[in-house]
Amino acid sequence: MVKVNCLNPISKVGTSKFTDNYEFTDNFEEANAVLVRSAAMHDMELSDNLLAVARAGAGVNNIPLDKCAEKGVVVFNTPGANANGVKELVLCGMLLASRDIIGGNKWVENNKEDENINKTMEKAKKNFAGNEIMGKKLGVIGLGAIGSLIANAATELGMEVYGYDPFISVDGAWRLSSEVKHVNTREEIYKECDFITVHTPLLDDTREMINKDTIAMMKDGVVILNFARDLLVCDDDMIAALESGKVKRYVTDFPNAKIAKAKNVIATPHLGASTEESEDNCAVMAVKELKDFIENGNIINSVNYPKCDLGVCDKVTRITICHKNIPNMIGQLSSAVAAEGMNISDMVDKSRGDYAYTIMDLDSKATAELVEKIEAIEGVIKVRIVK
Ligand SMILES: NC(=O)C1=CN([C@@H]2O[C@H](COP(=O)(O)OP(=O)(O)OC[C@H]3O[C@@H](n4cnc5c(N)ncnc54)[C@H](O)[C@@H]3O)[C@@H](O)[C@H]2O)C=CC1
Ligand SMILES: O=C(O)C(=O)COP(=O)(O)O
Repeated sequence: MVKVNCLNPISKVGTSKFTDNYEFTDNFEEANAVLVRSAAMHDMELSDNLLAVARAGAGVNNIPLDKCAEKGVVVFNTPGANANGVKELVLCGMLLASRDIIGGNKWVENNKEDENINKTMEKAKKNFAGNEIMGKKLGVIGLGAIGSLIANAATELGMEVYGYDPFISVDGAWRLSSEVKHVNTREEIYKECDFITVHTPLLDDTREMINKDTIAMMKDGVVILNFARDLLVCDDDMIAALESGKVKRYVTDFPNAKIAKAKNVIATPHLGASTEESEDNCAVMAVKELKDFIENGNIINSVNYPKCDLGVCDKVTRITICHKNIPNMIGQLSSAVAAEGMNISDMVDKSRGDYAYTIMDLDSKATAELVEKIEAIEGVIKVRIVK
C-alpha cells in the first residue's frame, strides 16, 4: 500500500484518482508520497519512506529542493495548472487600481440605509472617478505560464504590452501574442510602463527586484502588481514610494504585517490560485505525476530531478536509481546487472545539475543482491524496484 499525506487540503477531483493501492495518512513520517500547496516544508525531517512530493501549484519556494534531491526525494509541481486563475485576478487588480471600485463599494455599504441613495450617489460618485486601462502601457516581468496569459489578455483589452523574460521557453515564446513588445532589459519596462506586474519565481536574482533603485527609474504614479511572492519587493522601499505618491497603488496577493497597513495598498490573501478550476487542475496534475512516478518510475514536471520517461514497463522488472551526476555511473550500474547474470532490455539515464536518474528494465526478476550491489556504488542515493 502506498501511503499519501496531504499537507494542505487538496481537491477531491484529484485525490479521487488514486486507486485502491493508495491510502491516505495524517502521519508525514510514514508517507511515501506527499501532496502540498503552500505549507512550509523547510524545517520538516524527511523520512526514508518518502519517495516524492508533488506541489499542487507553481511556486516551490516552500520546499527544500536540494535537501529532497540529496535524499532521493523527487519533487514535482504542476506547470500552468493554476495560471488562468492568477491571470484573472491580476486583470481584476489592474482595474481595482485604475478605478476606485473599492471606495465606491464601501460608500454604498456605508450609505445603504439612506432612502435616497439613488440620488445622493449621483453627487458622491465624483469622489470615485478613475481611469481606463485601454491605451496604457503594461510591463510584464516573467513570461511563463501566468505572465504570457496576462500579456496576451492585456493586448486584447487595448493595452500596449512590454514583456521581459531572458529565460523564456520556446513554448512560452510561441504562446505570446505578436502584439507584445519584447524588451531585453527590465529598465525599459521600468522607464516606459504605467503598470508593472511581476511573474517570476522567487530566486536569488529576483529577490527584492522591486526596490528603491528600480522604483526610482519608474514613471511617477506607476501601479505595481505582485501576484508572485512577497519577497520580490522590498517592503520598506515600497512603503516609502507609496507614501510619496511615486507608486500610486501596490496591488499584492502577498500582504505581510508591514504591507497590510501601508497606504494605497490593495491586497488579497494569496487568492491567485484559489478557484475551483485551478484547485481541481493542480490536484489532477499532481496526482497524475505522483502515480506515474510511483507506478512506472517516470519523472515528468520535476523541479529537482530531470525529466525521465520510459513509459509503462512491459518487461519483467523495472528498477529506478536516483544518483549523483558523476562519471562512470552508467558503467557501474550495467556492470552490477551483468555481475548478477541479468540482461538490461531498456534503459534511460538523465541528469540535471548535481543529480541524475536512471530507469532500467530487466528481462529477469530483480534480486535483493542486485539492489544491494547498486546501493553500494558511490554516488547512488536511492534504488527502487518499481516492478
Ligand atoms: N498568487 C498565486 O496564488 C500564485 C502565484 N504564483 C507565483 O507566480 C510565479 C510564476 O508562476 P508561473 O508563471 O506559473 O511560472 P513559470 O515557471 O511558468 O514562469 C516563470 C517565468 O519567469 C521567468 N524568469 C525566471 N527568472 C527571471 C528573471 N530574473 N527575470 C525575468 N523572468 C524570469 C522564467 O523564464 C519563466 O518564464 C510562481 O513561481 C509563483 O511564485 C504562481 C501561481 C499562483
Ligand atoms: O502555485 C503557486 O505558486 C501559488 O502561489 C498558489 O498557492 P496555493 O496553492 O494557493 O497555496
